[in-house]
Amino acid sequence: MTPHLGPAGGRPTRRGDGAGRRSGAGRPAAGDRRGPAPRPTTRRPPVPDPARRAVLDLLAAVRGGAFANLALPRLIDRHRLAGRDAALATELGYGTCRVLGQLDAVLDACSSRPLGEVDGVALDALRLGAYQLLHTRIPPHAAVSATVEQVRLGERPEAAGFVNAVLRRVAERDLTGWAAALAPALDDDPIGHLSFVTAHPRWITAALADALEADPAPTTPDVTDEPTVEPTVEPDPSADLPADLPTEVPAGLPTDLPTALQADDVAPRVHLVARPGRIDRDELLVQCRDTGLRAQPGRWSQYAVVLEGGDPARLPAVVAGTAAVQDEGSQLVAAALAAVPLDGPDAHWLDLAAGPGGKAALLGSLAALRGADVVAIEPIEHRADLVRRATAGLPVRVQVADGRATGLPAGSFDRVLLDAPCTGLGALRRRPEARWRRTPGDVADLVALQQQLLDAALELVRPGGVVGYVTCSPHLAETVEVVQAVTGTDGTDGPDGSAPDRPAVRLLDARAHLPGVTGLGDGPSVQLWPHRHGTDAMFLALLQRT
Ligand SMILES: C[S@@+](CC[C@H](N)C(=O)[O-])C[C@H]1O[C@@H](n2cnc3c(N)ncnc32)[C@H](O)[C@@H]1O
Repeated sequence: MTPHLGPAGGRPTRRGDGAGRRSGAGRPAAGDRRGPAPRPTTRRPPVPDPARRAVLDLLAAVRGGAFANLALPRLIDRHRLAGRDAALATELGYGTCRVLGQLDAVLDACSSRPLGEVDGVALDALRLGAYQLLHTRIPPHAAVSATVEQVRLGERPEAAGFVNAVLRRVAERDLTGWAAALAPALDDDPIGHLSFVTAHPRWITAALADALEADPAPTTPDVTDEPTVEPTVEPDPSADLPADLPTEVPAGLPTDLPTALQADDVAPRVHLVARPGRIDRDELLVQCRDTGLRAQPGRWSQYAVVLEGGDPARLPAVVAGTAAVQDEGSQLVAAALAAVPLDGPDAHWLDLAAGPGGKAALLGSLAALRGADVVAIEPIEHRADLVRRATAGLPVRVQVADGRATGLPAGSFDRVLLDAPCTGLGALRRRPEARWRRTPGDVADLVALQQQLLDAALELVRPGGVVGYVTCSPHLAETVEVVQAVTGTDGTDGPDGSAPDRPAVRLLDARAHLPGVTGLGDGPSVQLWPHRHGTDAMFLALLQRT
């Protein structure tokens, strides 16, 4: 648990988390006021407000370690929210979680006590109030009074005065004013500045900058490579830029770094996979239409359907398991592994880190069409159960094991997918609080595991067979550097040898197996991006054992 999510677990970091205080900043100057300060709260009886109550319960649950995307639907049910209330709780709940570090920096500047000493109930209310003040169009007096009323109705009513006083200070500036006061100057410290205005921890901003620099945006679109299907309905990430997002990026930084950061705040569309051999994509589109769901073909994956809204669980194909929710990027990398032409047998495939089973099910569908089978490894029993459910009816055998010690014979698989455990920095848009919970220390631990699992994958594939190394993270330490460490290739030079004492491999050009996908870098590995492709930031390297 990071200081940002802990109840009283230490003062939130400032500069180090992109939420720095500039010297001389803190108390707003008179000229910074953005309008009348909110009126003091009245003493009329507090009005129940189930949407904000649900958000406060969510923030408490997240402080306790819950995942917001799992906790909120349950709270919406428990508080019997529907329609506008459910939408308000979702916006305030997810929004607050996404920008926690930024809110904490502002609150810290406004509080008479260090935030680390403020109890959890008051802290949650402060964060909710500050979010409304800085990130919504809710009038300041309404944002403050509605939040303070919930404190008065809750288990710590005595905190209402403190919460009211701090929020009134927050309301003295808008987000632009607070950025001017607290964020490092763009020219002095562009990473720190962008971290504050886009509400990312500094280490994540720096990691994305490194990854984008290694995979620069193509300057001239390759029109001949345009996909034949209509583009998806992905929202334009530049349509709703944070107040202080610079239009000019300082020299030396990737030009699309601000939009890459901003894309983490855009809720993704639901992508469905029409599992090959089980349902045709056109048939799935017809089902969507018949069920009242607006949908269109995905932009990149031949199996993808993109929903414009609505509940995919209503679709008969999803109920039957012939279709499922799956990001287009996940579809692309699994399909790319299956598309590599192989000399020799092609009957046994392995998914070495399979839970919850999305890619195992796509591989299983493709394997069934080709008379092949799949072994799916997952060490966590309940996740192995999810794989069993996802792959029911497919030629997939699930085995509960650590991928580093499966007991399976060396060289016995023709294709191996290693969709490795990773930081998930490529799917921050799906997990509102994740950016504040992950730490740089997680990267080091995961990289060690990723390397060991990739070693195991290369042992298990036969000479001539292929391993797909996948992460849902663009962090270079988890992507090209893992490939480099394990194989002795650097992921950019194309085919070469392997590290001593390890099976010889050559890196294949993964781009060749994502036909029609534009906006890819120089290869041979592939990095997808939410802001370029509308997918999660999946990484794929294809390693052929020689
Ligand atoms: C990124 S997820 C895989 C997602 C999956 N491919 C899908 O599409 O649904 C990584 C999985 O690796 C599992 N895992 C963690 N440690 C592992 C290990 N030592 N060996 C094998 N799998 C492991 C995790 O439990 C998790 O289910």
